[in-house]
Amino acid sequence: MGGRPGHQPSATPPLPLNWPSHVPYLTAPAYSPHLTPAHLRALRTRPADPSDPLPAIPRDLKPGPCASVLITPITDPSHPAHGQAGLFATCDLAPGELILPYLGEIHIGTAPFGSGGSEEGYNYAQSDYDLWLGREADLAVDAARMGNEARFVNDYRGVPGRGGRKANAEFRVVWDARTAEICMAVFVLPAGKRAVGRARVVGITRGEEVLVSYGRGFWQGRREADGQDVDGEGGAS
Ligand SMILES: C[S@@+](CC[C@H](N)C(=O)[O-])C[C@H]1O[C@@H](n2cnc3c(N)ncnc32)[C@H](O)[C@@H]1O
Repeated sequence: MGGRPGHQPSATPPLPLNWPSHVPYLTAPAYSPHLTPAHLRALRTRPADPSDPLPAIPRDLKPGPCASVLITPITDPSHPAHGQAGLFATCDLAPGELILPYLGEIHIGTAPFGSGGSEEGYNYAQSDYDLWLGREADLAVDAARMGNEARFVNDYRGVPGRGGRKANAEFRVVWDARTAEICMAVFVLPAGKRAVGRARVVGITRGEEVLVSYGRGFWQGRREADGQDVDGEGGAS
């Protein structure tokens, strides 16, 4: 066999550190077999609104593990996702910077998801990793069963040591120039108008957890599923 010792030719891409072995790692989107030609057309049509253009993932963004983030087990018992994992910055990230695409299985957004109910024994509506790509197009992306590092982004609520700060990142729908499809991605939040000093150039500091807001609806749905009182505020924004 040729090649350098210890370097076996391999068809599988490298995995990010701490990637869970039971979840397939994606370097490109996966597609539900139930997507119709109309769904695929919508997915592959770049919305043309010059007043509100979609941000783009550049053609030269390399697929595979993202060097700016690290999947990290949460060992702090006071963290609300203790025992799970989160995504942490490995370098300072600039306000408004694209961190990475959110990859998963692109599927029909509303039940019965094109599959005639639960015949496959899987219900996207119960996934904690499911995001809308477009309500009008009825498209969503679910990273529960497969995905990339972005599936480990936690919500800021209750995370200790934030000093009153909320999310430092956000999900945004983008145009992926590599696939010529709409896609979800994680961005550093832009600097606020009143940002001064370092906050104008660094949105997320090296070692800090990347935290978004899942939105009030996510936590309300969670409390309903748990049979809790949904009239209470419960910290959702
Ligand atoms: C998209 S996953 C985030 C990654 C997850 N921590 C993991 O290790 O797979 C969403 C789940 O993370 C947990 N989570 C994220 N942010 C949280 C928060 N602020 N408080 C409590 N649980 C949180 C919840 O269990 C939620 O259902």
